[in-house]
Amino acid sequence: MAVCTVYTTQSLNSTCSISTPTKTHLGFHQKQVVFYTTTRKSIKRNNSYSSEISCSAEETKTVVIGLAADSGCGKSTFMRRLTSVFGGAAEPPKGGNPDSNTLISDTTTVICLDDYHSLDRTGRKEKGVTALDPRANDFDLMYEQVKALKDGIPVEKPIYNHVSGLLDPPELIKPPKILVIEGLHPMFDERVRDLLDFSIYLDISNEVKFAWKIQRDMAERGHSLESIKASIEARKPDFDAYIDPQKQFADAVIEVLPTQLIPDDNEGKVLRVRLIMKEGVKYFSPVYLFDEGSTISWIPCGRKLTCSYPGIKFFYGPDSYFDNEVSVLEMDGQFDRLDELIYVESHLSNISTKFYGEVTQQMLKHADFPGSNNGTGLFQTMVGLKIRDLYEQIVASKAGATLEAAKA
Ligand SMILES: Nc1ncnc2c1ncn2[C@@H]1O[C@H](COP(=O)(O)OP(=O)(O)OP(=O)(O)O)[C@@H](O)[C@H]1O
Ligand SMILES: O=C(CO)[C@H](O)[C@H](O)COP(=O)(O)O
Repeated sequence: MAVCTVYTTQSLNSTCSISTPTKTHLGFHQKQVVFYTTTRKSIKRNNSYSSEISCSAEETKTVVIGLAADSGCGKSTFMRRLTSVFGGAAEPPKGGNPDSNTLISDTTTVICLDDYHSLDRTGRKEKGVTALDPRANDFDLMYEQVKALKDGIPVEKPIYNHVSGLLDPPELIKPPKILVIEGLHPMFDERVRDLLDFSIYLDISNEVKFAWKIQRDMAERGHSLESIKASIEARKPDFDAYIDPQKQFADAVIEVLPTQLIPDDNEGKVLRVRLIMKEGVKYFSPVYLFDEGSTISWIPCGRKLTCSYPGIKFFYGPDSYFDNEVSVLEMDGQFDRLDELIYVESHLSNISTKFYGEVTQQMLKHADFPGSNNGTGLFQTMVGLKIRDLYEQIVASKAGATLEAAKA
């Protein structure tokens, strides 16, 4: 007997239909039954019903993830790693504005919060405010639109055009399974913050931010060293006032610091990366090394992990962060051979992989992304897997709750 599980009692939609006969099913009116199954099967349960069904998806609200960081701190790279965990390529809306900042894949839609700039480039210049200043952003609209998407309602979202510096006509955004809002202020406005199912802050230390900016803006965009320094300095007061404080609200923080393995290092190539994970967050159980809750220092270099100077050092332990209880996983140094990462992966627990070696596989798949040889890539990948797990748990719990409600 094939068993069909009923998860919701929402209206029958286009993705799900039931063929003859037209009797009631499990005590519900046929038109109010939606099945969570992808197969077309004959079902028989409680001797009450037998039918052919064809269903493709459960109805569930959009899960909303917030990713905060300053410009040039690796948000796009993180997004590429995250969407890859869900499979399929993320692309701008088809046939839309070529300068759209939105990326859509089967499961995720990533919107850039720069689209809620209320002042364009000229407007900011005239008023003497930076894009980081809340006065240059429309938080009412951000809240209304994120809420609408979370409630399953499409929105016409504005577009901030980074090429022209103008606000372009809006684009249609349909509610996805997972909505990622990335940018400067996903956790600034309390109303928007409360809509987030999970939040991440990329905390790049000034030294490292400077090194990355130089690498990108000098090498790839032809800016001078002086102009890069000036732009970082000009943004700093607003960054400190409006962006940085958001990290206290994040469920996970990826902190990127200069290495401690090389005394007085000022090259910024070898990094010490800390994954700070809040305890007690619903659907999120922090990753741990060897033994949950213990304090552990681990140098994995040797027979199973090739390490050239200055080596690799891991640390794991409990801590507190803005008065919150957290677990911290830290990696200082860089991998010589990415395929050997499996050795490290096998000593980590709670990593929410679907098969042995999935972290290593993801890292190898994107070996050309910035940070793939160090803790930035490793921890971004692990957070991506945790988000997939969180999403799956939310979907399962909503489905279960609806079933319970239907039974009552
Ligand atoms: N983990 C990393 N290791 C080394 N360099 C990195 C890393 N992540 C990002 N970078 C550098 O920073 C630059 C910006 O990265 P990315 O485009 O992902 O950031 P962003 O926050 O999306 O930037 P923006 O908001 O300006 O578009 C990259 O081109 C690269 O030079
Ligand atoms: O901090 C930023 C977020 O990416 C940008 O500086 C802000 O969006 C303004 O963009 P532009 O410099 O293209 O006018």
